[in-house]
Amino acid sequence: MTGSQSLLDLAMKMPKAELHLHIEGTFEPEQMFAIAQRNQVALKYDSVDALKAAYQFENLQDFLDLYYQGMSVLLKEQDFYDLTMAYLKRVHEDNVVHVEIFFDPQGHLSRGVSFDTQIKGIYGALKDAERDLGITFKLIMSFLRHLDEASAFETLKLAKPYLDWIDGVGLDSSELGHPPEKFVNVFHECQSLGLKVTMHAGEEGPPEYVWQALDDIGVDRIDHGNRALEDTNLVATIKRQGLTLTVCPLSNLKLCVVDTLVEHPIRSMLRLGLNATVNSDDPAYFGGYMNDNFAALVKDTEITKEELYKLACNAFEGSWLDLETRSKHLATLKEMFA
Ligand SMILES: Nc1ncnc2[nH]cnc12
Ligand SMILES: [Zn+2]
Repeated sequence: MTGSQSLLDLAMKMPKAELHLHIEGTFEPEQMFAIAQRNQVALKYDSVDALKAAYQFENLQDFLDLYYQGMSVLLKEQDFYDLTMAYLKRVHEDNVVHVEIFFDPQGHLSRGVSFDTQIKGIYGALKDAERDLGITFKLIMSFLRHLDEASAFETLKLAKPYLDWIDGVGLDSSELGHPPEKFVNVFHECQSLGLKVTMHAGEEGPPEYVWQALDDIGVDRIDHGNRALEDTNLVATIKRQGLTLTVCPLSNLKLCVVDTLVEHPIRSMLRLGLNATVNSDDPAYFGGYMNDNFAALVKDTEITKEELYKLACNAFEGSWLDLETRSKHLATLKEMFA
């Protein structure tokens, strides 16, 4: 076995936590067509192959246009259950033992699908997979940043009966032109309700947006954060605060945030002392789940065993898991990498 083969083997087998995953981004074309047919909804594409051929993106917005179209076939609780369960079964194969997943309520409310329908389906699958597959979870409700703050507040109101099921809130969708400061009030309200906060920042947006996430909102975690590296003071602040970055290598490649994985900043982040993690973001659209992301890093970069270990540990340390469960997974990782 060569060095990179054994590293790959270790990467595939190690226990993993996924902290940046949009459940609507796990909608595989085959399942999308099946649910569309079940619900008698027409898709814009006439075959799975035609849909897959459309997955060529030049930027985030190109992707989002297809992402919102794709999710439009989700109508019933069973649809949300099936979507979530398919993802959980899939990542169980990748030795993912803990997930913290986003859902986009406004992307469904706008189509007349109630908050109850969405969350009952998603949460039901998470609970069943916890029992049957042993995958622990946290659920994150994400606000769409291209909409206004009033819409986020309305969504929060709908979520209030389900706060026991929701661990945190996020901010996603089109980043440029929609800075975190637009949502200061709603996030402060969420924090007062005891919810954790994470936020997409610095995926396409400038370092200023990451500063706002830190200073104006006081986030617990940052999703992506790539462009934070443009500002050395910002890097020092993220490091001092010990914030976790949920980085998404294949997503960045597919959305042209980077041209190749060799120039992906994840290893620089580690060298700078930042708590970077590996995540799949929207795996059905970006060509890979957790193990595909790790495999790509092993194959295309000179990632070391120490870096791999650090990435795996960072995910558990940056998770919102209880200390005992976290320590259990960290001990397993320590043993595997000894
Ligand atoms: N990578 C991403 N960035 C922003 N919003 C998203 N929604 C789903 N995936 C996203
Ligand atoms: Zn994302």
